[in-house]
Amino acid sequence: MRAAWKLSKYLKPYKHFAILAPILMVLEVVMDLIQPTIIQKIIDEGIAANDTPHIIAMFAAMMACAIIGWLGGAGCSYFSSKAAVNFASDVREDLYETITYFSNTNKDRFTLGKLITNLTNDIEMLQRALNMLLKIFVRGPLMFVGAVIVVFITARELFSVLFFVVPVLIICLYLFIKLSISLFRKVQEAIDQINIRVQENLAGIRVIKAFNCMRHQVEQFAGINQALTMRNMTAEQVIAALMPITQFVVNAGIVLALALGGIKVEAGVMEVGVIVAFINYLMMIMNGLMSSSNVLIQIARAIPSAERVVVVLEELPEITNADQPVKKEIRGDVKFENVSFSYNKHVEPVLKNISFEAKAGSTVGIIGMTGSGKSTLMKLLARLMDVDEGTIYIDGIPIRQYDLETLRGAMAFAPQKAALFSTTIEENLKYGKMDATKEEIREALAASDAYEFVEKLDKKEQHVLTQGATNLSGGQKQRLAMSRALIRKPKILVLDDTTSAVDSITEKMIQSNMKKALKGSTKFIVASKISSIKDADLILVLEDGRLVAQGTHEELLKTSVHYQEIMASQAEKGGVLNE
Ligand SMILES: Nc1ncnc2c1ncn2[C@@H]1O[C@H](COP(=O)(O)OP(=O)(O)OP(=O)(O)O)[C@@H](O)[C@H]1O
Repeated sequence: MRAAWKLSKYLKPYKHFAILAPILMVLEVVMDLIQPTIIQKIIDEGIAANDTPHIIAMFAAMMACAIIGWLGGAGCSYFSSKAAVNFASDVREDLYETITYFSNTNKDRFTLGKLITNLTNDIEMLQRALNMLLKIFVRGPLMFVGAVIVVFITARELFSVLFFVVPVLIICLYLFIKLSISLFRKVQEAIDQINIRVQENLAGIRVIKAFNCMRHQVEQFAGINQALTMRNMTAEQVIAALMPITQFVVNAGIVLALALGGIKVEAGVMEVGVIVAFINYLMMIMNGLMSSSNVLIQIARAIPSAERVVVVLEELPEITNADQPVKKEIRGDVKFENVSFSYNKHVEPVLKNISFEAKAGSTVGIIGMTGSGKSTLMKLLARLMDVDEGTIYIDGIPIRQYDLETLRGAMAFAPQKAALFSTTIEENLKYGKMDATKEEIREALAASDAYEFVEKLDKKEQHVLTQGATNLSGGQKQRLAMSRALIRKPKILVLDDTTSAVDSITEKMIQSNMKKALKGSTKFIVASKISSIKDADLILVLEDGRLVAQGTHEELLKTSVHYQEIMASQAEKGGVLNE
């Protein structure tokens, strides 16, 4: 319920639609309630008395009621849909924005499959529930109460039949609602499983194929799918069983009314038309109760969705701006002072007490065993996460004091895994600089040695990449990711192992282009090969989260055992240094 309350603010801009819809529904219900009484009058006062003008007048009144009712119903549908669709669209937009601003730590708390379910299924469920709530929540109870009152006023002789029909119907529907809610909860859980599995399998389809696990995956999916099918079937069967049961109760009520009414008509205390009107109202009572129960089920189904959406919306961003953020232009001096960081506060930190200084315009190479903390170090510099201890300074100011847009605007990051989008190459590069000209795009492509292969693609820079850029090789993807970073001409550039799939001659060429293009920028190059960083002004050697040595290539060769060991192991593997 708290979740529903939280989401209610999204309905505020559309409150006039949300108020108009039920009001129009009241109009429709009132018109529906009047009609059986008019039929009764046609029978008892028109047909029985052979009064044709009265029949025509009553028939015209009935037509008018039907038209007004129809207008009310159509208006209600129009406004309720408008409110529900706009409400859902706003929630979806906010949810997407929240997810987009997630820090790495925020993101790690949710699975991708779940977030996709939140943005699609859950929002859809909320939209449907709201639409139904605005349309039918008024209709059901109003029709039920209205019909009971009208029966009491106009067909009191048969009112006692309701003492049997109404309680039995209410008990049936109560049991039905209880059962449905638990069944639909299970259906939703099964849908979650399907979404998570589909998302994971499709993302890893190449690995699945490479390991020849297709059959296994298909079988696993079949199992989950079967579970969803069974749960859906059970839920559908319960719904299907309801109709005949309620219909039977109503039919029993009709038989009772006919028997009781027959006796009273014969005794001359009641007219035939009252029985006909009563049967109509009995149907309305049943419909009113059934539609109320349907709305309750829909709301119950939407509550878990609302809770899940609110959990994401309420996820506090880990990385926020300072109260008075610094918006000063960045020069590029970087200093780490006793920096420690851990992803999980219960285990040993992945970075321990790191201190170093890099002057603006210098090149810093970072090397170390896999898992030694190189990427983490760079993510801290871009404030993708915040340090636990120590301080990172840029131009002498702690990075936490910078305006996030200023900080990240001065940086460009080419991550280890080139994340390219399924759009044109040009658009992909524009993520680096939104207003990049064609000339700048070509320059950036040339600087990372991507121009040549892009020129060979059909449509060149307008070539559309597939999802995950599967239509490119690993090296091509890395080169495009580097172009995207270079085009920004950042004050601080981070290349996180971006040349692992590029041959060493091309790598050298890219580095020399980069030096020319980004003379004044501070460049961080994370690498697994010493040859990639040996010309750097400063090399950081990481081991198990500690900075075990720092200096130039020549200095480290003389002073650092760790560096000598890396050097020796790479020389053994094929003279990497001399490439
Ligand atoms: N999102 C994360 N959540 C928890 N632990 C993480 C996360 N990312 C990295 N780690 C852990 O932090 C440590 C350092 O990882 P990091 O990616 O920084 O190392 P790396 O030196 O860049 O490795 P590689 O050369 O393989 O890319 C590793 O032990 C890794 O398991």
